[in-house]
Amino acid sequence: MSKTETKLSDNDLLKIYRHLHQIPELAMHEFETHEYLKHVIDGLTTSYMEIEVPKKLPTAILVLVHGTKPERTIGYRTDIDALPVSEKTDLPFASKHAGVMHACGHDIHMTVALSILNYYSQHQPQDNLLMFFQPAEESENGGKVAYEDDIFTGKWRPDEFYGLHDNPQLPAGTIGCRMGTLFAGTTEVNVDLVGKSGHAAYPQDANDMIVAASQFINQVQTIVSRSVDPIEGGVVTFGKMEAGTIRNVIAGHARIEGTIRGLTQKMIELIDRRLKEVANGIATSYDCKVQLDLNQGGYLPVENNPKLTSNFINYMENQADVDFINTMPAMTGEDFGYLLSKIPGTMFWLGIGDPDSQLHEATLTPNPAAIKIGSSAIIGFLNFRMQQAAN
Ligand SMILES: CC(=O)N[C@@H](CCC[C@H](N)C(=O)O)C(=O)O
Repeated sequence: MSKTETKLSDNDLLKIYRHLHQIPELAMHEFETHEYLKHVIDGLTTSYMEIEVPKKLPTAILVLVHGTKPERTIGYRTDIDALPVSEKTDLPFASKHAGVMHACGHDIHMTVALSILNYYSQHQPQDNLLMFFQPAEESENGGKVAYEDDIFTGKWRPDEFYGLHDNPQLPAGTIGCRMGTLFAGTTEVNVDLVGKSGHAAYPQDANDMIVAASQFINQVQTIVSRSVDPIEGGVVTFGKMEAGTIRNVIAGHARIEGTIRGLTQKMIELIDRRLKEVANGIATSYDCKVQLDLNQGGYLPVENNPKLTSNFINYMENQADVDFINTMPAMTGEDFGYLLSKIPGTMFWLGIGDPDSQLHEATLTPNPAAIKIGSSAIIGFLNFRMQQAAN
């Protein structure tokens, strides 16, 4: 694709990526991001494109690119939200929003999506193409909310859906995918332990929830080590804990927030059940209330459709200019799992070449070369897919 064939140059896309990186916003609060995306998309609009902002999901954007001879509508989804992480990169275009960062690379996802739209704004596709800019992937399951709000109805319903997640462990631009389950299903876990506060000097008259919460956390560690089949695997991680106010007041309340993960729905349900049992045991042993709130929402395991994914992998494997790798399943979650449970499709990885950082780390520094390499591979695949007869 030469520069003259698209409205936005590679340099424009780089500037867009940097701007998006500077304005990260949390799930369902992506208002500035929405405005900026809308501005860029408006600049790409042509006579064969329609834009819709769903009333019930006001930070989302749907763009329908009408095809010349449509046999199907192909959906492509990007998420747009960020994380409550304080950025620790030395990038000159670091986050301007204190305590919030694109630490999961959704800024890369959005720029790849805009790059794809940029191409099709100058090259009308054969099939219809539905681009979905989705809020709230990290929490609040925006994909499920969108689906349940009937956003994908009539001409806005894709026949098949594709989406990517960036991967710092893969070299920039590498495409990774697998048949079957790509990502885990997850359940968000909130635990409130309620006892009785009191003076640090008189523990006999109080009921200390720091001690109860510590025991709860320790006992939960036995779920994965003792109740989960090691061949199958599972995860329980608590990422946040709050208790107490000062050293000499016994804490009467503790709150723990975490996430459980499993590659099958059965595994998630097993871990959910064991968590409830441990919570009940702690409530009895420590004579306190343990309120356990488990919410899977839309974070179902990400199950790639066999036929579409085999087609995707075959295409990618046979391109001289695409580095493709078959990957293992990952314990990351994605609410794209919910959309794939309703509409067949494929999720895949895009390498961003920062092996020293993990997703969700404050140091995450994607190599932006991934944008051009990745979007070229995806556009190539979409053009190929559009030439395949519908069956
Ligand atoms: C790719 C990625 O990192 N996704 C998130 C999805 C969040 C799932 C849910 N809110 C939870 O915390 O369980 C992840 O943390 O894997």
